[in-house]
Amino acid sequence: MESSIEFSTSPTTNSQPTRYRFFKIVVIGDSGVGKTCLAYRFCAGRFPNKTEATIGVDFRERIIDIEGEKIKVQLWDTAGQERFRKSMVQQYYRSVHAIVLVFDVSNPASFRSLPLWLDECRRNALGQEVPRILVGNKCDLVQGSSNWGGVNSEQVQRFAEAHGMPFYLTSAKGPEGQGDHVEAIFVSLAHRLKRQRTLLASHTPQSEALQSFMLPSKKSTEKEKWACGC
Ligand SMILES: Nc1nc2c(ncn2[C@@H]2O[C@H](COP(=O)(O)OP(=O)(O)OP(=O)(O)O)[C@@H](O)[C@H]2O)c(=O)[nH]1
Repeated sequence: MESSIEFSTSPTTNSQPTRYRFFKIVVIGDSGVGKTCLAYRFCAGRFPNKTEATIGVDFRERIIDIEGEKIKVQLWDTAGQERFRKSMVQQYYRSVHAIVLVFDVSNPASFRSLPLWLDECRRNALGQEVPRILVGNKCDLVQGSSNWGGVNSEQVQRFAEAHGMPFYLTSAKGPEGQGDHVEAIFVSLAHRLKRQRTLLASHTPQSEALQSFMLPSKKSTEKEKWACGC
């Protein structure tokens, strides 16, 4: 992870931009599992009226307050279709802070693809220090059942444990306010990242920490250009 993108700026009404620490979270998984809907639900607070297959990547951001600090959660909603992602894959994984791996609980094939997605992470040199979480989306379609068309919840739990990932079952479409898992999933990931970064900083010699804080943030400027507010 490169520390030069740890902070990003947002314009304010006066001339001083506000500086936020930000976390780049990349959402991956098969096409149609609901990555866009999850990202939209977290950033805009509702299920989108309509979605189309993502081409390349869409950016969504939301600023949240964690223990008194404003943190920008930047979600990279990536294309699930191979033909829409191949030229961009390296960009997705560069300086990433966490990965959200999504499958559709009503589509067992999307669960069986997960090892391929983990392979892609490995091929792009993602270190073990980058947390990954597993999200089973569209639970509204399998309500009350723990057997999802050939994949059951224990199998998924075992897979998640074997890869050191917490597993969350949710629905981007679920009724708002009813135990809003989507909100809780991303917020708890941001909490985890903040704790991890604080720990890292406390193990970094002071001069090094200061240097990385002051590095010119070329990458973050590039990202800001692409970022869309929700
Ligand atoms: N029932 C139900 N449908 C959902 C849910 N989340 C997404 N969908 C639907 O699933 C379809 C695909 O959702 P997207 O969010 O576009 O899927 P994606 O993973 O971003 O797809 P790509 O951009 O092709 O990678 C859409 O028709 C959504 O309305 C959910 O939680 N429940």
